[in-house]
Amino acid sequence: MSSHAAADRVTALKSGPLRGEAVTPGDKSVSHRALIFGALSIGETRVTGLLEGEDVLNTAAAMRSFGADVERTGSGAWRIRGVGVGGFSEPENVIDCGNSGTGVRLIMGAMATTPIAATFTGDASLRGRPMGRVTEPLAEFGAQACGRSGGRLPLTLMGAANPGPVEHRLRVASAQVKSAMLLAGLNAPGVTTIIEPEPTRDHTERMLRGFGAEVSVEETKDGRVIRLVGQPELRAQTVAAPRDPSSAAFPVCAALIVEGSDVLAPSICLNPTRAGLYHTLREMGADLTFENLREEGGEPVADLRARFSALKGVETPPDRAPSMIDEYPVLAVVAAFAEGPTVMRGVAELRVKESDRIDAMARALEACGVKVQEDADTLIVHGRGADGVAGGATVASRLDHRIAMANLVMGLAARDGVTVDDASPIATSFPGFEALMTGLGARFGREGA
Ligand SMILES: O=C(O)C1=C[C@@H](OP(=O)(O)O)[C@@H](O)[C@H](O)C1
Ligand SMILES: C=C(OP(=O)(O)O)C(=O)O
Repeated sequence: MSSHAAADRVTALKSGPLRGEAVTPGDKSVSHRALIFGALSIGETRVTGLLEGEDVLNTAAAMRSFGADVERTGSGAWRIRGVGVGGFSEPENVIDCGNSGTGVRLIMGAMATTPIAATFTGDASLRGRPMGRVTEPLAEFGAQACGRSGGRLPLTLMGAANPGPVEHRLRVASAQVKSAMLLAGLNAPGVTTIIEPEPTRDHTERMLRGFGAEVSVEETKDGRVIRLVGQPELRAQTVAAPRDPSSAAFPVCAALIVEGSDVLAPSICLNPTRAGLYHTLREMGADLTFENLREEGGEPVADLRARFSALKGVETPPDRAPSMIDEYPVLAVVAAFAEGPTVMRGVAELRVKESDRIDAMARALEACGVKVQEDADTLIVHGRGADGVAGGATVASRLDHRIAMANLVMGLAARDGVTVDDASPIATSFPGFEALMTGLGARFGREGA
């Protein structure tokens, strides 16, 4: 789906206490991977808790185009009959990944070592995002890409006929690039080695092992060295997707800044490569507890309990950025309700997400009466305290679900609410966001409604 429905202008109104259970959707990263690994396996993979957002649905459609049999059997329940490593067939038409960087980059990796061609596109946001970060490393396997200037979509990738194994050191801290390379390495004979100087989310490594591949991870002074033995037979699995910590961030952060709130978000994935936001919130003084810590489906999981809190500004170090990369927009909102400045360092990657998230949040916060400073890879928000954010502005969501949700969360606690010009991008990662928040006590308004 390359374009969203008509703009959906929504106002979040200052709300009374948020209370109750926030049962948030399945993890987006795990959901994309479950579909792709299922498609590359022999046998029938069953997935429960799949995130049925537009991003993941586009990946499901793409897997069908490459020859897998993908079927929805119930709410969040899916069945995939895979074609095996190297078994992708050539799609008959363009693959449209919509808004999803994860979808397009992982799928390019998954086909890069099979001798077929595929053309990829996406919505206006995805067509603006850099793809050279994936196609250049994939060229080391022999895959050839031809796209628009700057390596942008639409782009055609010709998979390599005789791929060799590759040793590659990541140039950018990106789980998408790492995963694309590992997926490509699956169909290359021999051992592919990927070195990541900074750890990024490790769902691909965990799931590769779960599907039967031989993967080793060694921590060295140069970073994590990941070795994958090529051409395994991946075997179909049952995958239970845990709940997404990046989605849970919105009700949790809303509870921290809306006076009197007490919200429980059950069964949230707390994989250490994803949990940076929650540690940062605790440093800010948040009344946030991790209850019933346990393991589910190979991932650490906990129930998160968040209560309204007096917060103070903190500094987030660059090496924490990969573990909370999608959470900075909502952290910037929380920071506005804290006392003193919050300094977010090492966040340049935010400039190449669905929008330039530093610019999007800086402009939105300023419009709501909050002072911010930014440079290429830093965002500083000068907090105004629990009751200090004026709001009252209309802000742009820029085809970016996280910008839309972060600003709606701000509106629930700001004196005069906040209007988002278009909330429709939220459907990419968090269908049901507004209903869930309303169930907790949040108030939203629509013109004419
Ligand atoms: O691998 C993944 O599932 C993801 C990796 C991150 O992107 P980068 O790899 O570009 O940092 C993240 O922003 C995205 O939402 C999901
Ligand atoms: C950056 C994100 O996703 P993607 O890169 O998959 O579009 C996100 O969900 O915040």
